[in-house]
Amino acid sequence: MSTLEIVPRPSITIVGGGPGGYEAALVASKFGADVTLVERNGIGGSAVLTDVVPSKTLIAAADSRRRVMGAPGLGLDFDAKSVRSDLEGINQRLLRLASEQSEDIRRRLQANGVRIVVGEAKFVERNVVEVVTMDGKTETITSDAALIATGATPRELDSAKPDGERIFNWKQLYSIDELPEHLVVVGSGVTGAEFASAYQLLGSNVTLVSSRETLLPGEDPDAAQVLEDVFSETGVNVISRTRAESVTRTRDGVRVELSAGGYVEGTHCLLAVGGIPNTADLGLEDIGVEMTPSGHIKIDAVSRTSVSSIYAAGDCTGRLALASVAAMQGRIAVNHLLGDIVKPFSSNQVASNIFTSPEIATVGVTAEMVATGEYQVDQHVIPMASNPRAKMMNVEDGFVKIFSRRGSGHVVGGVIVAPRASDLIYPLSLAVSQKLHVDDLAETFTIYPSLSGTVAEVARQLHRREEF
Ligand SMILES: Cc1cc2nc3c(=O)[nH]c(=O)nc-3n(C[C@H](O)[C@H](O)[C@H](O)COP(=O)(O)OP(=O)(O)OC[C@H]3O[C@@H](n4cnc5c(N)ncnc54)[C@H](O)[C@@H]3O)c2cc1C
Ligand SMILES: NC(=O)c1ccc[n+]([C@@H]2O[C@H](COP(=O)([O-])OP(=O)(O)OC[C@H]3O[C@@H](n4cnc5c(N)ncnc54)[C@H](O)[C@@H]3O)[C@@H](O)[C@H]2O)c1
Repeated sequence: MSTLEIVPRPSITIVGGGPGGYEAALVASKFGADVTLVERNGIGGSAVLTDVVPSKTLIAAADSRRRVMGAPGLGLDFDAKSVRSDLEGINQRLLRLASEQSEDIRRRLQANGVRIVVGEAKFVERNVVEVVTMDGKTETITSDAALIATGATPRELDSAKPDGERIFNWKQLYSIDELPEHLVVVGSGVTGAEFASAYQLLGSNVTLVSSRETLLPGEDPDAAQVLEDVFSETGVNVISRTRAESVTRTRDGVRVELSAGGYVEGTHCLLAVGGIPNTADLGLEDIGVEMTPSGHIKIDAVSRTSVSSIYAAGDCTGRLALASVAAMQGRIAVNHLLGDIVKPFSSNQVASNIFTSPEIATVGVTAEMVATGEYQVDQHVIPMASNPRAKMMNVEDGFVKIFSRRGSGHVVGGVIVAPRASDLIYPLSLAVSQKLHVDDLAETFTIYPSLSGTVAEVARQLHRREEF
Protein backbone atom coordinates (compact mmCIF):
# COMPACT_ATOMS: atom_id res chain seq x y z
CA MET A 1 0.00 0.00 0.00
CA SER A 2 1.24 3.52 -0.77
CA THR A 3 2.13 5.86 2.08
CA LEU A 4 0.49 8.89 0.51
CA GLU A 5 -2.95 7.75 -0.60
CA ILE A 6 -4.86 10.27 1.45
CA VAL A 7 -2.67 13.33 0.83
CA PRO A 8 -4.23 15.45 -2.00
CA ARG A 9 -1.00 17.08 -3.24
CA PRO A 10 1.81 15.22 -1.50
CA SER A 11 5.14 16.93 -1.04
CA ILE A 12 8.32 15.02 -1.86
CA THR A 13 11.92 15.95 -1.18
CA ILE A 14 14.46 14.33 -3.45
CA VAL A 15 18.12 14.37 -2.42
CA GLY A 16 20.44 13.97 -5.40
CA GLY A 17 20.01 15.24 -8.95
CA GLY A 18 21.41 12.24 -10.88
CA PRO A 19 19.26 9.82 -12.91
CA GLY A 20 17.83 8.27 -9.72
CA GLY A 21 16.70 11.70 -8.53
CA TYR A 22 15.80 13.69 -11.64
CA GLU A 23 13.77 10.94 -13.30
CA ALA A 24 11.77 10.51 -10.10
CA ALA A 25 11.27 14.28 -9.87
CA LEU A 26 9.83 14.42 -13.40
CA VAL A 27 7.40 11.54 -12.76
CA ALA A 28 6.33 12.93 -9.37
CA SER A 29 5.68 16.43 -10.71
CA LYS A 30 3.76 14.99 -13.68
CA PHE A 31 1.44 13.25 -11.21
CA GLY A 32 0.81 16.45 -9.30
CA ALA A 33 3.21 16.15 -6.37
CA ASP A 34 4.92 19.18 -4.90
CA VAL A 35 8.58 18.31 -5.61
CA THR A 36 11.77 19.81 -4.20
CA LEU A 37 15.06 18.46 -5.54
CA VAL A 38 18.25 19.14 -3.58
CA GLU A 39 21.60 18.83 -5.40
CA ARG A 40 24.99 19.96 -4.12
CA ASN A 41 26.93 19.89 -7.41
CA GLY A 42 25.16 19.93 -10.74
CA ILE A 43 21.84 18.66 -12.10
CA GLY A 44 22.29 15.36 -13.93
CA GLY A 45 24.52 14.13 -11.14
CA SER A 46 27.74 12.26 -11.57
CA ALA A 47 26.10 10.30 -14.39
CA VAL A 48 25.87 13.39 -16.60
CA LEU A 49 28.73 15.55 -15.33
CA THR A 50 31.61 13.20 -14.55
CA ASP A 51 30.80 9.54 -15.28
CA VAL A 52 28.54 8.28 -18.09
CA VAL A 53 28.34 11.25 -20.45
CA PRO A 54 32.03 12.29 -20.42
CA SER A 55 33.32 8.70 -20.61
CA LYS A 56 30.99 7.71 -23.46
CA THR A 57 31.84 10.89 -25.37
CA LEU A 58 35.56 10.13 -24.98
CA ILE A 59 34.85 6.60 -26.16
CA ALA A 60 32.96 7.93 -29.21
CA ALA A 61 36.14 9.79 -30.23
CA ALA A 62 38.33 6.76 -29.53
CA ASP A 63 36.04 4.47 -31.52
CA SER A 64 35.98 6.89 -34.45
CA ARG A 65 39.80 6.82 -34.52
CA ARG A 66 39.66 3.01 -34.52
CA ARG A 67 37.32 3.02 -37.51
CA VAL A 68 39.36 5.60 -39.42
CA MET A 69 42.55 3.66 -38.77
CA GLY A 70 40.80 0.48 -39.94
CA ALA A 71 39.55 2.11 -43.17
CA PRO A 72 42.56 1.04 -45.31
CA GLY A 73 41.40 -2.53 -44.66
CA LEU A 74 38.20 -1.65 -46.58
CA GLY A 75 40.21 -0.44 -49.58
CA LEU A 76 40.54 3.27 -48.74
CA ASP A 77 43.98 4.61 -49.50
CA PHE A 78 45.34 7.23 -47.06
CA ASP A 79 47.86 7.51 -44.27
CA ALA A 80 45.73 6.34 -41.36
CA LYS A 81 48.71 6.46 -38.98
CA SER A 82 48.61 10.26 -39.05
CA VAL A 83 45.25 10.40 -37.22
CA ARG A 84 46.33 12.19 -34.07
CA SER A 85 44.13 12.46 -30.98
CA ASP A 86 43.74 16.06 -29.84
CA LEU A 87 42.95 15.19 -26.23
CA GLU A 88 42.49 18.80 -25.20
CA GLY A 89 39.87 19.26 -27.94
CA ILE A 90 38.20 15.95 -27.10
CA ASN A 91 38.02 16.86 -23.40
CA GLN A 92 36.69 20.34 -24.11
CA ARG A 93 33.95 18.85 -26.28
CA LEU A 94 32.92 16.21 -23.77
CA LEU A 95 32.80 18.67 -20.87
CA ARG A 96 30.72 21.03 -22.99
CA LEU A 97 28.30 18.22 -23.89
CA ALA A 98 28.01 17.20 -20.23
CA SER A 99 27.32 20.73 -19.11
CA GLU A 100 24.75 21.30 -21.90
CA GLN A 101 22.97 18.08 -20.97
CA SER A 102 22.92 19.11 -17.31
CA GLU A 103 21.39 22.44 -18.35
CA ASP A 104 18.75 20.68 -20.52
CA ILE A 105 17.69 18.55 -17.56
CA ARG A 106 17.58 21.57 -15.24
CA ARG A 107 15.31 23.41 -17.69
CA ARG A 108 13.03 20.36 -18.04
CA LEU A 109 12.72 20.01 -14.28
CA GLN A 110 11.90 23.68 -13.84
CA ALA A 111 9.41 23.62 -16.71
CA ASN A 112 7.68 20.77 -14.89
CA GLY A 113 7.42 22.78 -11.70
CA VAL A 114 10.19 21.06 -9.73
CA ARG A 115 11.80 23.40 -7.18
CA ILE A 116 15.59 23.04 -7.26
CA VAL A 117 17.63 23.84 -4.16
CA VAL A 118 21.40 23.97 -4.60
CA GLY A 119 23.13 22.71 -1.46
CA GLU A 120 24.09 19.80 0.76
CA ALA A 121 21.16 17.95 2.36
CA LYS A 122 20.96 16.07 5.65
CA PHE A 123 18.00 14.43 7.39
CA VAL A 124 17.27 15.89 10.82
CA GLU A 125 13.94 14.07 11.19
CA ARG A 126 12.19 11.46 9.08
CA ASN A 127 10.22 14.14 7.27
CA VAL A 128 12.64 17.05 7.65
CA VAL A 129 15.71 17.74 5.55
CA GLU A 130 18.15 20.52 6.34
CA VAL A 131 20.08 22.01 3.43
CA VAL A 132 23.24 24.06 3.72
CA THR A 133 23.07 26.20 0.60
CA MET A 134 25.98 27.53 -1.40
CA ASP A 135 25.98 30.85 0.44
CA GLY A 136 26.27 29.04 3.80
CA LYS A 137 22.63 29.56 4.82
CA THR A 138 20.46 26.74 6.13
CA GLU A 139 17.07 25.92 4.61
CA THR A 140 14.69 23.49 6.30
CA ILE A 141 12.37 21.45 4.09
CA THR A 142 9.47 19.47 5.55
CA SER A 143 7.68 17.00 3.27
CA ASP A 144 5.36 13.98 3.29
CA ALA A 145 7.97 11.69 1.73
CA ALA A 146 11.58 11.64 0.60
CA LEU A 147 13.74 9.91 -1.98
CA ILE A 148 17.49 9.51 -1.45
CA ALA A 149 19.51 9.24 -4.66
CA THR A 150 22.94 10.44 -3.60
CA GLY A 151 25.09 8.17 -5.79
CA ALA A 152 28.66 7.08 -5.08
CA THR A 153 32.21 8.45 -4.98
CA PRO A 154 35.43 6.88 -6.34
CA ARG A 155 37.10 4.60 -3.81
CA GLU A 156 40.58 5.70 -2.80
CA LEU A 157 43.56 3.66 -1.66
CA ASP A 158 45.57 5.13 1.23
CA SER A 159 48.76 4.31 -0.64
CA ALA A 160 47.61 5.78 -3.96
CA LYS A 161 46.12 9.23 -3.58
CA PRO A 162 44.90 10.85 -6.79
CA ASP A 163 46.54 14.25 -7.32
CA GLY A 164 44.82 15.20 -10.58
CA GLU A 165 48.21 15.69 -12.26
CA ARG A 166 49.66 12.22 -12.75
CA ILE A 167 47.44 10.02 -10.57
CA PHE A 168 43.73 10.28 -11.37
CA ASN A 169 40.34 8.94 -10.42
CA TRP A 170 37.83 8.71 -13.27
CA LYS A 171 36.33 12.13 -12.49
CA GLN A 172 39.67 13.95 -12.83
CA LEU A 173 40.79 12.44 -16.13
CA TYR A 174 39.29 15.13 -18.30
CA SER A 175 41.79 17.76 -17.21
CA ILE A 176 44.64 16.05 -19.11
CA ASP A 177 45.60 18.09 -22.18
CA GLU A 178 48.26 15.84 -23.68
CA LEU A 179 47.57 12.21 -24.54
CA PRO A 180 49.33 10.08 -21.87
CA GLU A 181 52.31 8.33 -23.38
CA HIS A 182 51.83 5.35 -21.05
CA LEU A 183 48.67 5.09 -18.93
CA VAL A 184 48.61 2.51 -16.15
CA VAL A 185 45.00 1.60 -15.31
CA VAL A 186 44.48 -0.03 -11.90
CA GLY A 187 41.32 -2.17 -11.71
CA SER A 188 39.82 -4.42 -14.39
CA GLY A 189 36.14 -3.85 -13.68
CA VAL A 190 33.93 -2.12 -16.24
CA THR A 191 35.43 1.34 -15.60
CA GLY A 192 39.02 0.11 -15.92
CA ALA A 193 38.26 -1.92 -19.05
CA GLU A 194 36.44 0.95 -20.77
CA PHE A 195 39.21 3.51 -20.13
CA ALA A 196 41.97 1.01 -21.03
CA SER A 197 40.20 0.34 -24.34
CA ALA A 198 39.56 4.04 -25.04
CA TYR A 199 43.07 5.31 -24.31
CA GLN A 200 44.67 2.52 -26.32
CA LEU A 201 42.45 3.45 -29.26
CA LEU A 202 43.32 7.14 -28.84
CA GLY A 203 47.01 6.22 -29.15
CA SER A 204 48.37 5.76 -25.60
CA ASN A 205 50.35 2.75 -24.48
CA VAL A 206 48.18 1.12 -21.82
CA THR A 207 48.96 -1.28 -18.97
CA LEU A 208 46.00 -2.72 -17.07
CA VAL A 209 46.63 -4.03 -13.54
CA SER A 210 44.01 -6.67 -12.76
CA SER A 211 43.64 -8.22 -9.31
CA ARG A 212 41.62 -11.06 -10.81
CA GLU A 213 42.39 -14.02 -13.03
CA THR A 214 40.32 -12.59 -15.87
CA LEU A 215 39.16 -9.17 -17.01
CA LEU A 216 35.62 -8.08 -16.16
CA PRO A 217 34.98 -10.38 -13.18
CA GLY A 218 31.30 -11.32 -12.93
CA GLU A 219 30.61 -10.65 -16.62
CA ASP A 220 30.01 -13.29 -19.28
CA PRO A 221 33.28 -15.31 -19.47
CA ASP A 222 33.09 -15.73 -23.28
CA ALA A 223 32.69 -11.98 -23.67
CA ALA A 224 35.56 -11.29 -21.27
CA GLN A 225 37.70 -13.69 -23.32
CA VAL A 226 36.96 -11.79 -26.55
CA LEU A 227 38.08 -8.58 -24.85
CA GLU A 228 41.24 -10.22 -23.49
CA ASP A 229 42.05 -11.45 -27.02
CA VAL A 230 41.41 -7.98 -28.48
CA PHE A 231 43.56 -6.36 -25.79
CA SER A 232 46.32 -8.84 -26.49
CA GLU A 233 46.13 -8.20 -30.28
CA THR A 234 46.04 -4.42 -29.93
CA GLY A 235 48.87 -4.27 -27.39
CA VAL A 236 47.08 -3.47 -24.12
CA ASN A 237 49.43 -4.99 -21.58
CA VAL A 238 47.29 -6.84 -18.98
CA ILE A 239 49.04 -7.80 -15.73
CA SER A 240 46.70 -10.28 -14.01
CA ARG A 241 46.36 -11.70 -10.50
CA THR A 242 48.15 -8.82 -8.83
CA ARG A 243 46.95 -5.80 -6.90
CA ALA A 244 48.42 -2.33 -6.97
CA GLU A 245 49.95 -1.94 -3.51
CA SER A 246 50.81 1.71 -3.98
CA VAL A 247 51.07 4.39 -6.65
CA THR A 248 53.68 7.12 -6.27
CA ARG A 249 55.00 9.96 -8.41
CA THR A 250 58.39 9.66 -10.08
CA ARG A 251 60.27 12.57 -11.64
CA ASP A 252 58.24 12.45 -14.85
CA GLY A 253 55.59 9.84 -14.24
CA VAL A 254 54.21 7.22 -11.86
CA ARG A 255 55.39 3.99 -10.31
CA VAL A 256 52.87 1.28 -9.38
CA GLU A 257 54.10 -1.33 -6.88
CA LEU A 258 52.50 -4.73 -7.42
CA SER A 259 51.43 -7.17 -4.67
CA ALA A 260 52.85 -10.08 -6.70
CA GLY A 261 56.25 -8.37 -6.63
CA GLY A 262 57.86 -5.90 -8.97
CA TYR A 263 56.42 -2.68 -10.30
CA VAL A 264 55.26 -1.00 -13.45
CA GLU A 265 56.12 2.55 -14.47
CA GLY A 266 54.07 4.83 -16.66
CA THR A 267 53.52 8.50 -17.35
CA HIS A 268 50.02 8.59 -15.78
CA CYS A 269 47.85 6.33 -13.62
CA LEU A 270 44.07 5.91 -13.49
CA LEU A 271 42.61 4.36 -10.36
CA ALA A 272 39.44 2.43 -11.22
CA VAL A 273 39.00 0.42 -8.03
CA GLY A 274 35.27 0.86 -7.49
CA GLY A 275 33.08 3.31 -5.63
CA ILE A 276 31.66 3.92 -2.15
CA PRO A 277 28.08 5.09 -1.53
CA ASN A 278 27.43 8.73 -0.59
CA THR A 279 25.49 7.92 2.57
CA ALA A 280 27.85 8.70 5.45
CA ASP A 281 26.79 12.29 6.18
CA LEU A 282 23.06 12.11 5.54
CA GLY A 283 21.99 11.56 9.16
CA LEU A 284 20.32 8.28 8.20
CA GLU A 285 21.31 6.24 11.27
CA ASP A 286 19.64 8.82 13.53
CA ILE A 287 16.28 8.47 11.78
CA GLY A 288 16.33 4.66 11.60
CA VAL A 289 17.10 4.06 7.91
CA GLU A 290 18.80 0.66 7.78
CA MET A 291 22.10 0.28 5.94
CA THR A 292 24.22 -2.65 4.80
CA PRO A 293 27.73 -3.16 6.23
CA SER A 294 29.11 -1.56 3.03
CA GLY A 295 27.16 1.64 3.76
CA HIS A 296 24.49 1.11 1.08
CA ILE A 297 20.85 1.86 1.89
CA LYS A 298 18.68 -1.25 2.23
CA ILE A 299 15.60 -1.13 0.00
CA ASP A 300 12.85 -3.50 -1.10
CA ALA A 301 11.66 -4.19 -4.68
CA VAL A 302 9.68 -0.92 -4.74
CA SER A 303 12.71 1.11 -3.56
CA ARG A 304 11.34 1.63 -0.01
CA THR A 305 13.78 1.83 2.88
CA SER A 306 13.12 0.57 6.41
CA VAL A 307 11.33 3.90 7.03
CA SER A 308 8.07 3.69 5.06
CA SER A 309 8.01 7.34 3.92
CA ILE A 310 11.63 7.30 2.73
CA TYR A 311 12.69 5.68 -0.53
CA ALA A 312 16.13 5.30 -2.11
CA ALA A 313 17.36 4.77 -5.68
CA GLY A 314 20.58 4.35 -7.62
CA ASP A 315 24.19 3.79 -6.62
CA CYS A 316 23.54 4.56 -2.93
CA THR A 317 21.47 1.35 -2.78
CA GLY A 318 24.20 -0.97 -4.07
CA ARG A 319 21.96 -2.69 -6.64
CA LEU A 320 23.54 -2.83 -10.13
CA ALA A 321 25.31 0.52 -10.43
CA LEU A 322 23.81 1.70 -13.72
CA ALA A 323 22.18 4.96 -14.71
CA SER A 324 19.26 3.04 -16.23
CA VAL A 325 18.74 1.11 -12.99
CA ALA A 326 18.90 4.30 -10.91
CA ALA A 327 16.27 5.91 -13.14
CA MET A 328 14.03 2.82 -13.01
CA GLN A 329 14.31 2.59 -9.21
CA GLY A 330 13.48 6.30 -8.92
CA ARG A 331 10.40 5.94 -11.14
CA ILE A 332 9.26 2.84 -9.22
CA ALA A 333 9.68 4.68 -5.89
CA VAL A 334 7.58 7.63 -6.97
CA ASN A 335 4.88 5.49 -8.59
CA HIS A 336 4.65 3.41 -5.42
CA LEU A 337 4.52 6.31 -3.02
CA LEU A 338 1.90 8.07 -5.15
CA GLY A 339 -0.24 4.93 -5.18
CA ASP A 340 0.14 4.07 -8.88
CA ILE A 341 0.46 0.50 -10.20
CA VAL A 342 4.09 -0.62 -9.88
CA LYS A 343 6.04 -3.46 -11.46
CA PRO A 344 8.65 -4.30 -8.79
CA PHE A 345 12.29 -4.04 -9.82
CA SER A 346 13.78 -7.25 -11.20
CA SER A 347 17.52 -7.51 -11.76
CA ASN A 348 16.85 -10.45 -14.10
CA GLN A 349 15.58 -8.04 -16.76
CA VAL A 350 18.32 -5.42 -16.64
CA ALA A 351 20.22 -4.73 -19.86
CA SER A 352 23.72 -3.28 -19.60
CA ASN A 353 26.59 -2.50 -21.92
CA ILE A 354 30.35 -2.26 -21.59
CA PHE A 355 31.60 0.38 -24.01
CA THR A 356 34.85 -1.27 -25.03
CA SER A 357 35.71 -2.06 -28.67
CA PRO A 358 33.88 -4.31 -29.37
CA GLU A 359 31.02 -3.45 -27.05
CA ILE A 360 29.66 -6.11 -24.69
CA ALA A 361 25.90 -6.00 -24.05
CA THR A 362 24.05 -8.37 -21.76
CA VAL A 363 20.50 -8.85 -20.58
CA GLY A 364 18.72 -11.15 -18.14
CA VAL A 365 20.03 -14.52 -17.00
CA THR A 366 23.81 -14.73 -16.91
CA ALA A 367 26.30 -17.53 -17.59
CA GLU A 368 27.01 -17.54 -13.84
CA MET A 369 23.33 -18.18 -12.98
CA VAL A 370 23.34 -21.03 -15.49
CA ALA A 371 26.58 -22.49 -14.12
CA THR A 372 25.25 -22.47 -10.54
CA GLY A 373 22.08 -24.29 -11.65
CA GLU A 374 19.82 -21.34 -10.81
CA TYR A 375 18.39 -21.53 -14.34
CA GLN A 376 17.96 -24.54 -16.64
CA VAL A 377 18.51 -23.21 -20.14
CA ASP A 378 19.29 -24.10 -23.71
CA GLN A 379 21.88 -21.81 -25.23
CA HIS A 380 23.37 -21.18 -28.62
CA VAL A 381 26.21 -18.95 -29.80
CA ILE A 382 27.10 -17.74 -33.31
CA PRO A 383 30.32 -15.81 -33.94
CA MET A 384 29.87 -12.39 -35.54
CA ALA A 385 32.56 -13.24 -38.09
CA SER A 386 30.04 -15.48 -39.91
CA ASN A 387 27.57 -12.61 -40.42
CA PRO A 388 27.64 -11.20 -44.00
CA ARG A 389 27.32 -7.56 -42.87
CA ALA A 390 30.11 -8.10 -40.34
CA LYS A 391 32.35 -9.39 -43.16
CA MET A 392 31.58 -6.27 -45.24
CA MET A 393 32.46 -4.09 -42.25
CA ASN A 394 35.62 -6.08 -41.46
CA VAL A 395 34.22 -7.05 -38.05
CA GLU A 396 36.01 -10.19 -36.88
CA ASP A 397 35.44 -10.31 -33.12
CA GLY A 398 32.29 -10.96 -31.14
CA PHE A 399 29.24 -13.19 -31.03
CA VAL A 400 25.54 -13.43 -30.26
CA LYS A 401 24.46 -15.79 -27.48
CA ILE A 402 20.89 -16.46 -26.36
CA PHE A 403 19.64 -18.35 -23.31
CA SER A 404 16.13 -19.84 -23.58
CA ARG A 405 14.31 -21.50 -20.71
CA ARG A 406 14.62 -25.28 -21.10
CA GLY A 407 11.20 -26.79 -21.75
CA SER A 408 9.29 -23.57 -22.51
CA GLY A 409 11.65 -21.96 -25.04
CA HIS A 410 11.16 -18.45 -23.64
CA VAL A 411 14.06 -16.06 -24.02
CA VAL A 412 15.55 -15.42 -20.56
CA GLY A 413 18.90 -13.84 -21.38
CA GLY A 414 21.52 -13.03 -23.94
CA VAL A 415 24.91 -11.56 -24.69
CA ILE A 416 25.99 -9.61 -27.77
CA VAL A 417 29.62 -8.72 -28.39
CA ALA A 418 29.82 -6.49 -31.45
CA PRO A 419 30.16 -2.88 -32.58
CA ARG A 420 27.07 -1.04 -31.25
CA ALA A 421 26.03 -4.06 -29.16
CA SER A 422 24.34 -1.41 -26.96
CA ASP A 423 21.80 -0.90 -29.78
CA LEU A 424 21.66 -4.52 -30.97
CA ILE A 425 20.65 -5.82 -27.51
CA TYR A 426 17.22 -4.16 -27.61
CA PRO A 427 15.30 -7.04 -29.28
CA LEU A 428 16.75 -9.43 -26.69
CA SER A 429 15.88 -7.04 -23.88
CA LEU A 430 12.33 -6.75 -25.22
CA ALA A 431 12.13 -10.55 -25.51
CA VAL A 432 13.27 -11.02 -21.90
CA SER A 433 10.97 -8.38 -20.41
CA GLN A 434 7.94 -9.45 -22.49
CA LYS A 435 8.64 -13.19 -22.11
CA LEU A 436 8.86 -13.76 -25.87
CA HIS A 437 9.59 -17.23 -27.27
CA VAL A 438 12.72 -17.92 -29.35
CA ASP A 439 10.32 -18.54 -32.25
CA ASP A 440 9.02 -14.96 -31.91
CA LEU A 441 12.55 -13.70 -32.55
CA ALA A 442 13.21 -16.31 -35.24
CA GLU A 443 10.04 -15.46 -37.18
CA THR A 444 10.52 -11.67 -37.05
CA PHE A 445 11.93 -10.12 -40.22
CA THR A 446 15.45 -8.75 -40.02
CA ILE A 447 17.21 -6.66 -42.63
CA TYR A 448 19.53 -8.46 -45.04
CA PRO A 449 22.41 -7.88 -44.56
CA SER A 450 22.48 -6.74 -40.94
CA LEU A 451 24.23 -7.64 -37.69
CA SER A 452 20.82 -8.25 -36.13
CA GLY A 453 20.37 -11.09 -38.64
CA THR A 454 22.56 -13.14 -36.31
CA VAL A 455 20.17 -12.54 -33.40
CA ALA A 456 17.37 -14.15 -35.43
CA GLU A 457 19.70 -16.92 -36.60
CA VAL A 458 20.66 -17.86 -33.03
CA ALA A 459 16.96 -17.91 -32.14
CA ARG A 460 16.30 -20.24 -35.11
CA GLN A 461 18.98 -22.60 -33.81
CA LEU A 462 17.13 -22.73 -30.49
CA HIS A 463 13.82 -23.71 -32.15
CA ARG A 464 12.62 -27.12 -30.99
CA ARG A 465 10.29 -29.20 -33.19
CA GLU A 466 7.02 -30.21 -31.54
CA GLU A 467 6.99 -33.94 -30.72
CA PHE A 468 3.73 -35.55 -31.89
C1 LIG B 1 33.26 5.99 -15.41
C2 LIG B 1 31.84 5.52 -15.31
C3 LIG B 1 31.10 5.30 -16.45
C4 LIG B 1 29.79 4.86 -16.35
N1 LIG B 1 29.10 4.59 -17.49
C5 LIG B 1 27.83 4.14 -17.42
C6 LIG B 1 27.10 3.87 -18.61
O1 LIG B 1 27.61 3.98 -19.72
N2 LIG B 1 25.81 3.46 -18.49
C7 LIG B 1 25.22 3.32 -17.26
O2 LIG B 1 24.03 2.94 -17.21
N3 LIG B 1 25.88 3.58 -16.12
C8 LIG B 1 27.18 3.97 -16.17
N4 LIG B 1 27.87 4.23 -15.02
C9 LIG B 1 27.16 4.13 -13.73
C10 LIG B 1 26.34 5.41 -13.48
O3 LIG B 1 27.20 6.53 -13.54
C11 LIG B 1 25.67 5.38 -12.14
O4 LIG B 1 25.00 4.15 -11.97
C12 LIG B 1 24.68 6.54 -12.02
O5 LIG B 1 25.37 7.75 -12.00
C13 LIG B 1 23.84 6.41 -10.75
O6 LIG B 1 22.95 7.47 -10.67
P1 LIG B 1 22.52 8.06 -9.25
O7 LIG B 1 21.37 8.97 -9.52
O8 LIG B 1 22.36 6.97 -8.29
O9 LIG B 1 23.78 8.88 -8.74
P2 LIG B 1 24.67 10.08 -9.32
O10 LIG B 1 24.59 10.18 -10.80
O11 LIG B 1 25.99 9.86 -8.70
O12 LIG B 1 23.99 11.37 -8.71
C14 LIG B 1 23.94 11.56 -7.32
C15 LIG B 1 23.92 13.04 -7.03
O13 LIG B 1 23.63 13.23 -5.65
C16 LIG B 1 24.33 14.38 -5.20
N5 LIG B 1 24.45 14.32 -3.75
C17 LIG B 1 25.10 13.40 -2.99
N6 LIG B 1 24.96 13.67 -1.68
C18 LIG B 1 24.21 14.79 -1.60
C19 LIG B 1 23.72 15.56 -0.51
N7 LIG B 1 23.98 15.23 0.74
N8 LIG B 1 22.99 16.66 -0.79
C20 LIG B 1 22.72 17.02 -2.08
N9 LIG B 1 23.15 16.31 -3.14
C21 LIG B 1 23.87 15.22 -2.90
C22 LIG B 1 25.67 14.28 -5.90
O14 LIG B 1 26.27 15.56 -5.99
C23 LIG B 1 25.27 13.73 -7.27
O15 LIG B 1 25.10 14.77 -8.20
C24 LIG B 1 29.20 4.65 -15.08
C25 LIG B 1 29.94 4.88 -13.92
C26 LIG B 1 31.25 5.30 -14.03
C27 LIG B 1 32.05 5.51 -12.78
N1 LIG C 1 29.13 0.98 -19.18
C1 LIG C 1 28.62 0.99 -17.97
O1 LIG C 1 27.41 0.78 -17.78
C2 LIG C 1 29.48 1.24 -16.78
C3 LIG C 1 30.74 1.82 -16.93
C4 LIG C 1 31.53 2.00 -15.80
C5 LIG C 1 31.04 1.61 -14.56
N2 LIG C 1 29.81 1.08 -14.47
C6 LIG C 1 29.28 0.56 -13.21
O2 LIG C 1 29.91 1.13 -12.12
C7 LIG C 1 30.13 0.14 -11.12
C8 LIG C 1 31.54 0.21 -10.64
O3 LIG C 1 32.42 -0.31 -11.64
P1 LIG C 1 33.97 -0.18 -11.49
O4 LIG C 1 34.63 -0.88 -12.59
O5 LIG C 1 34.28 1.26 -11.26
O6 LIG C 1 34.22 -0.88 -10.07
P2 LIG C 1 34.24 -2.45 -9.69
O7 LIG C 1 34.14 -2.48 -8.21
O8 LIG C 1 33.26 -3.21 -10.47
O9 LIG C 1 35.69 -2.91 -10.15
C9 LIG C 1 36.85 -2.49 -9.51
C10 LIG C 1 37.89 -3.57 -9.69
O10 LIG C 1 39.11 -3.09 -9.13
C11 LIG C 1 39.74 -4.17 -8.48
N3 LIG C 1 40.68 -3.63 -7.49
C12 LIG C 1 40.41 -3.07 -6.29
N4 LIG C 1 41.56 -2.69 -5.68
C13 LIG C 1 42.58 -3.00 -6.53
C14 LIG C 1 43.99 -2.86 -6.48
N5 LIG C 1 44.59 -2.30 -5.43
N6 LIG C 1 44.71 -3.27 -7.54
C15 LIG C 1 44.11 -3.83 -8.62
N7 LIG C 1 42.78 -4.00 -8.73
C16 LIG C 1 42.02 -3.59 -7.69
C17 LIG C 1 38.59 -4.96 -7.85
O11 LIG C 1 38.97 -6.28 -7.58
C18 LIG C 1 37.55 -4.87 -8.96
O12 LIG C 1 37.66 -5.93 -9.87
C19 LIG C 1 29.80 -1.21 -11.73
O13 LIG C 1 28.62 -1.71 -11.16
C20 LIG C 1 29.63 -0.93 -13.16
O14 LIG C 1 28.61 -1.70 -13.75
C21 LIG C 1 29.03 0.88 -15.55
